[in-house]
Amino acid sequence: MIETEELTKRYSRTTAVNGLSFTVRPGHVTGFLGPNGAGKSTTLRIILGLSDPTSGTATVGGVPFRNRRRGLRHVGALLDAGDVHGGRSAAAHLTALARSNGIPRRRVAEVLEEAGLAGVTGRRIAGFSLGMKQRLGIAAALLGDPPVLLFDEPLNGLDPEGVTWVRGLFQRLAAQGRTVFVSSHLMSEMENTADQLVVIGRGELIAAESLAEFAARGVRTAVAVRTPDPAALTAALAAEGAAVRPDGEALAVTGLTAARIGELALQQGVLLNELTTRTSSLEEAFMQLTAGSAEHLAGERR
Ligand SMILES: Nc1ncnc2c1ncn2[C@@H]1O[C@H](COP(=O)(O)OP(=O)(O)OP(=O)(O)O)[C@@H](O)[C@H]1O
Repeated sequence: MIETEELTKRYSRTTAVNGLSFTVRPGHVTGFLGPNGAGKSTTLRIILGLSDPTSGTATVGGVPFRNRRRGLRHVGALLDAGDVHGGRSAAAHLTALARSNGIPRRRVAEVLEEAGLAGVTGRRIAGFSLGMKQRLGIAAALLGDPPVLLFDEPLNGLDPEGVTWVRGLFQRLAAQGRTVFVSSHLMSEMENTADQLVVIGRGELIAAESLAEFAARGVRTAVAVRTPDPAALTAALAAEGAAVRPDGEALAVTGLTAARIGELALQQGVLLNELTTRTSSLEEAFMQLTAGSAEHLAGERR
């Protein structure tokens, strides 16, 4: 279990994280989602004890992680796949990590196999693609067989086969009762990866709930209608209390079912070329809830 309580991190001119409280539970893959600059990496670094909060607390299993000896046995993390010594081989890199964390050496071969790197154990990391480095970073996170795992943008650079592998791995780790916390700035990446979400924007909590609950926030059913006589149809629909707005060449109608719109059109003698019910997606819920919180839209220093 990971818990943050009123976590705040200020840099000289920027508040990266602002009063953030959330809980990440074992047995789930929890997506940590927010637009660029939302404060995800900063939060992960504080959870891992790599950075101190300005105020508030972050604990793993009830204890600040910094206080743990032999850290990799408690928490496995992938923060920056490029942050490895390029001159070493994959096996040498993991062996050094195992030694400094009191982890049996046999784990090196096991995690290299699990990460699909068994064929390249002796190759220098400098020659690895970004996807291979991501796999190596994931192997390192698994090395200590930890109950808690954190991954910062782990799908970056992976090909479709790699993405499928990572998703399966995360689900297996969660099914074993581990806490799996995965950051991304893309809802589309989380949709088939996580079952719980912590969503932040501008360093503040926007939502902490299941994917299904989050999706339900964005469900707005609109009906797309195409007609050669939009003015007459708009008047008839508005008279019944519907909200009508132009949407390209169509009208987007909310507040009436497609069936009722069809009836009204018939009564008015208005021809319809299209009548389609559209339900908004998870991606739309994310865009709506984080609108304005993307860093490039902020326009001002926090
Ligand atoms: N060491 C630092 N000094 C000053 N400002 C920082 C520092 N680290 C992060 N920031 C700022 O804090 C804010 C949050 O950054 P952070 O990297 O945590 O966001 P993020 O959600 O991980 O973004 P991304 O998806 O782009 O990686 C940003 O405005 C960033 O510029």
